[in-house]
Amino acid sequence: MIEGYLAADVREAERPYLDAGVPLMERAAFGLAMVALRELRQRRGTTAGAHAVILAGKGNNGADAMLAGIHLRRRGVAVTALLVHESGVESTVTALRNAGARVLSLSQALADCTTGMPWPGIADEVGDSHTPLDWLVGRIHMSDLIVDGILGTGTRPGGSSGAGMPDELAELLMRIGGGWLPRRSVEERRPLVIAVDLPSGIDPDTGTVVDRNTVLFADVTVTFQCSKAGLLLAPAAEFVGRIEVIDIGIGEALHGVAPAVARFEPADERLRVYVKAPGWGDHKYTRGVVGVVAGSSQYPGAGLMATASAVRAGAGMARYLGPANVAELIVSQSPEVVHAPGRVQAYVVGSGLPSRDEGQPADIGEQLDRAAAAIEVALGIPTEDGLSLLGLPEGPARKVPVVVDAGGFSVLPDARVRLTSDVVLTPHAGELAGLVSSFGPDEVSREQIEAEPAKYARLAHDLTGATVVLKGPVTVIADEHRLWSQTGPSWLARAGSGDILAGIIGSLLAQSDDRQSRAEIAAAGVLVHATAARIASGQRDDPAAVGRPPTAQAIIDAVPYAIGRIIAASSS
Ligand SMILES: NC(=O)C1=CN([C@@H]2O[C@H](COP(=O)(O)OP(=O)(O)OC[C@H]3O[C@@H](n4cnc5c(N)ncnc54)[C@H](O)[C@@H]3O)[C@@H](O)[C@H]2O)[C@@H](O)CC1
Ligand SMILES: [K+]
Repeated sequence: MIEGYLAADVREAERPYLDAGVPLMERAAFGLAMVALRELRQRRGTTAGAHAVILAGKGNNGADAMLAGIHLRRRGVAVTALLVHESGVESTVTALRNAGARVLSLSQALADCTTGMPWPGIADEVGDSHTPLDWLVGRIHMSDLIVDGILGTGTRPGGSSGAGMPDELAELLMRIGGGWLPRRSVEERRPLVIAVDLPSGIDPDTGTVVDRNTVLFADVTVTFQCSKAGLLLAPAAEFVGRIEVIDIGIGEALHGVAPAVARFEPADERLRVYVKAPGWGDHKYTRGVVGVVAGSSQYPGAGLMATASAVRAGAGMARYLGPANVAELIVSQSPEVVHAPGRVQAYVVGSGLPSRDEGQPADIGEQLDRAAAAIEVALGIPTEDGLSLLGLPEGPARKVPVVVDAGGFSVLPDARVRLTSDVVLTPHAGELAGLVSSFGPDEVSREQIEAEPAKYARLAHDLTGATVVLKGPVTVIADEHRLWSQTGPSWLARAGSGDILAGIIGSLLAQSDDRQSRAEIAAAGVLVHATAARIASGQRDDPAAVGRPPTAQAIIDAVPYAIGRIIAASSS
């Protein structure tokens, strides 16, 4: 599990060590340099003759980068450091110069164009440059490594590399990174980009990015002691690349400090609780029954997809609750599905259903009534009609969790009824905009949510009381404790994807027990979903591989393999 901490908490943890004179920065810089050397070796076969350009800010992030530059120099790497704020920690600048690096301000670097001052390790010919900036960008692009040490945890809230930075620097960054160095570029000459602590220009806590054109895509982000929360959140996560955590020896001070965000990795031991093989003596009911209220005669597909993935994610049994003609289709694809009402341990409702509206076909209205009934059961306030629609006996019904998707949002109780964590909402940004606007005092747009997904997922939880799974390139899950964030391959951006996710989460909920965190189970579900998509798209062993477009069916068929992989990885 990767846990992301707030910048202030990390600073607080560092303080006593710094007061005691523990050389944290030297440790950080040494770790950073070791990663850089290893990456260079992997890419070029050797570090000899390599040239690194260090973009150094005026704070400790820049100092980390420059101290790492000294280690690089000692191992034969040519180093040019650009002081992008025109100044930097003086003692470090001197030490780096003494180690044989060129350290110059941005204006000096631009002036090199006219004076023809050579850069060590870089051929002088940088193509058809028209302006000093073209020339400088050309040289930087000819290096082997760019170390992004402009801003770290000292980034001012709401600030970015664009905001508050000299125009010249913003322009330089845009030209180095903007569209030039997309992470998945196959161009071999492209320099490796290593971000120090975090890609400069992202908010360390919230992952917001004010001007994305000025943020460099990192191949690796080398972060100190622990991941910073913003690295795990959208939109910043796109720029982060692989995360490498360097232990600088302050772990003890972080004990007891709650991380703000967590992310499951397939090998996490904790996943064993949620993604598991049946035990000796288990039977279909002990493994969990999931009830699916999705799809209609008009839109049968979502019913098929949600049910098929619920079955494949390990529940002992799935009941389909809906029109007979849809059930027939479902049974022809997944013969083990039972088309009969009865007790379940979790519901999945709303996928493939439109919002409640007057004049809808009768079977859609009935499906929405069933969805509403399942939500009432989850809240412990079932009505007689509702129980009969779900085929449950009259009398107090046992509360069971419910995954609410798509049309299900239109049948949530009104804002006077407080939802609970047993209600797991799975909106995308557009749907969350509707939810937050209807539950809260202010209208919120889809764009606002996409710019600050973590903030709005948490707000949606605060307003409703539900567990909120905000789907996106990074899916954020919010409950009263913390945020979870999981990423998946972009191939998941396709029709059917949400129906599959709802089925998987419902299936894991049916297999869980009452005391287990709904948010954590949802996070595990998002990981299963992403893993299935990786398998189906051919990215199985190399997440950086482009892969191929998987059909929804291929993702569904990969779900059992994803479950198997996670069980194997988390128990080894
Ligand atoms: N505190 C410590 O002991 C350690 C800190 N470390 C490093 O120190 C970093 C934090 O260093 P600092 O606190 O010096 O801060 P930064 O180096 O992140 O920020 C540097 C300066 O940039 C300015 N600034 C902030 N936002 C700006 C914006 N939007 N535009 C222009 N300027 C802006 C700030 O005023 C600050 O002076 C960490 O990210 C990490 O790299 C590591 O060396 C580990 C130990
Ligand atoms: K940085």
